[in-house]
Amino acid sequence: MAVSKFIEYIDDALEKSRETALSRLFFTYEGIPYPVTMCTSETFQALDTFEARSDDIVLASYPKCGSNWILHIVSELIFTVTKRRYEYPEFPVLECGDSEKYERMKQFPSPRILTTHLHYDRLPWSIVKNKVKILVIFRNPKDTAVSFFHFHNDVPDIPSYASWDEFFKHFMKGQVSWGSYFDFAINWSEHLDDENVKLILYEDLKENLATGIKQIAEFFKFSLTGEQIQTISAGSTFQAMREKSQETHGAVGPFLFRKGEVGDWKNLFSEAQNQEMDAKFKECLSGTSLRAKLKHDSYCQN
Ligand SMILES: Nc1ncnc2c1ncn2[C@@H]1O[C@H](COP(=O)(O)OS(=O)(=O)O)[C@@H](OP(=O)(O)O)[C@H]1O
Repeated sequence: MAVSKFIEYIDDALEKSRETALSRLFFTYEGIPYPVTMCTSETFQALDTFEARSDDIVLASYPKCGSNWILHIVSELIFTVTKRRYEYPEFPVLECGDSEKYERMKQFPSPRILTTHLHYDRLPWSIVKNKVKILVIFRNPKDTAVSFFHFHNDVPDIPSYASWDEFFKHFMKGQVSWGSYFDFAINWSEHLDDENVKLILYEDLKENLATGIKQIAEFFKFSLTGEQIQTISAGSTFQAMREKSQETHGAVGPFLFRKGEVGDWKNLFSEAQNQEMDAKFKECLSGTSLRAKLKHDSYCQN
């Protein structure tokens, strides 16, 4: 897979992270904190003019909810159908990189895969206007927070938090890259029943990968045999992706593909933190259809 640009971009961001203290890691754009190592306000301004195509593929998620997982699955689906490897001529996260990238992207062949951690309301208007298909992956907030913490504290070049307790406080206040999980969830919850939007749960994908891949294929109208789905499924397990992670993602690979489990939060959350997050979940999501869709009672309870 021609991912050298992809790895180059990640290595470059890590290089910048090495020289950046945690206190200087974020800048705020329209009220949301983003990492200075990956985003700039010039790029956000340029993003407003991004011209989406109706056959683009958008993969949306809050950080650490499985974005690289669905990116891999969708890339494999495209490869199986077209027999052409999806190249990564740019880092796939739409809002990351230099402000010229949208000009360069005009030359890329369809279908272009655009991943994003943005709120629905902050997507470029052309995505909404062209009814571009959007696959959104959600993961329970407790495992998401734990994954986020480990990423900061395990990757040598990324600024660490003093402790899990310290990170938890920041996560709950939304003072982390791409802001609050809960604001992201509230914002997307209104659009999950839109015709061009499909929700998939990390936990469901974990429980039955082949079924999830089949649903994704159907949503994007990729026609595959059962055998082809099984082949993609075998290459998309956590173990399979972790084994190849250095090849696909460079030095950060083994840290990114860390554990890949449901319920790891139980190893870090105190009872007080557990209750605090349950209360926040209830406060933010009880009025939304996402509350039931996230299967909170199955994945977030002891
Ligand atoms: N195939 C597969 N199966 C199960 N879990 C997987 C898989 N691929 C990625 N992951 C897990 O997803 C977590 C990383 O999420 P993201 O890819 O969204 O991270 S990022 O925001 O793009 O940095 C991270 O979660 P944790 O292991 O809990 O830290 C990855 O391990």
